[in-house]
Amino acid sequence: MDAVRLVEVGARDGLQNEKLTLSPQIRVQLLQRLADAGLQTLEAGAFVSPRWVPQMAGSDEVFKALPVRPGVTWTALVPNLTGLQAAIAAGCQEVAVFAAASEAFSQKNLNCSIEQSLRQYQQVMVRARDAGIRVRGYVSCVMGCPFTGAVKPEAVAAVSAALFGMGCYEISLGDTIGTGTPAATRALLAACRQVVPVSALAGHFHDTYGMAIANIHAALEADVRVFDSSVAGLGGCPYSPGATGNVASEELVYLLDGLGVNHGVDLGALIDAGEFISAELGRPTGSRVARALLAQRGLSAVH
Ligand SMILES: CC(C)(COP(=O)([O-])OP(=O)([O-])OC[C@H]1O[C@@H](n2cnc3c(N)ncnc32)[C@H](O)[C@@H]1OP(=O)([O-])[O-])[C@@H](O)C(=O)NCCC(=O)NCCSC(=O)C[C@@](C)(O)CC(=O)[O-]
Repeated sequence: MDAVRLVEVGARDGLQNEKLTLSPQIRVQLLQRLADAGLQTLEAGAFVSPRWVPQMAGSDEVFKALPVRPGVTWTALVPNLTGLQAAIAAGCQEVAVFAAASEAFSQKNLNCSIEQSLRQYQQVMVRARDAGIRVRGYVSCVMGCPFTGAVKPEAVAAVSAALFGMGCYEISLGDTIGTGTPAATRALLAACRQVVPVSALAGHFHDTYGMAIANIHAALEADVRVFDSSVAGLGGCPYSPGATGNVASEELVYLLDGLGVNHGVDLGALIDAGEFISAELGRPTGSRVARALLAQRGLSAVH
């Protein structure tokens, strides 16, 4: 099977939903540890309103402190031109825009309709192209909306096609509330690959119902080769009540190792980065793989 690229979203999607707001310095330390573990695409922050998501305040400081590392891309979320200008000023090289396949979620998350968000993103694309910045696109609520329930694959395909058509190089399909199953994942991908090449689709699965790894496996079988994940299973979404974190990066790496798929990440170093950030947050890791392997490390230290 072809290699898989991991997009590490713990420092953004993860930390944006933690009760404790961590300083830019701690966020930089986390990102450096994750890059040391071999991750090459890392979401480092979000240029969104600090009134809406206070945990991401200081993203400019994070970007300014991050060193240029060959092969590593630090990326940021931007909701509009204001966010893009701030990202450019902070030296950001790649950004992601985020739309939704549910009207209700778009209103709660962006304070505008899907169509209005897409119009704003057209402007973002033009400005980003002029500045030589690559843009990734997210679609939220691809398998369900926290406010209105089921979402049809066709609705997701329409928003994906719009973002891809305006120049996003990749479309990340977000199962924001984690209700997806492997069958729903297959149906979703069948609809989306009709309008976006599968090589430009990524999976972004929250693990609220414990289905994330099963959904990733279904997506791998459908030829998707890019997956988003959060170290220690950090995260959720501030506008998605009850949603838990993304699939833990440790679980994703363990799955890929088991399948013999190349990914370039050192599981031991990843677990250490997860331990670092869990200690900073004052809570245990959300990764079952990390818990199991840490317990084994403890045992081998005793023997
Ligand atoms: C889009 C807005 C700003 C609209 O929010 P709004 O209140 O409608 O904004 P506005 O245009 O009316 O402006 C109000 C104030 O916000 C300022 N403002 C305007 N834009 C910005 C900006 N970019 N950064 C900082 N400040 C900004 C603007 O300058 C103004 O300041 P004032 O004049 O009052 O002092 C707001 O709704 C927002 O920030 N939303 C972001 C919400 C968010 O970050 N959600 C989480 C990320 S999405 C996610 O997690 C899902 C994903 C991607 O992971 C995939 C999945 O799992 O589904």
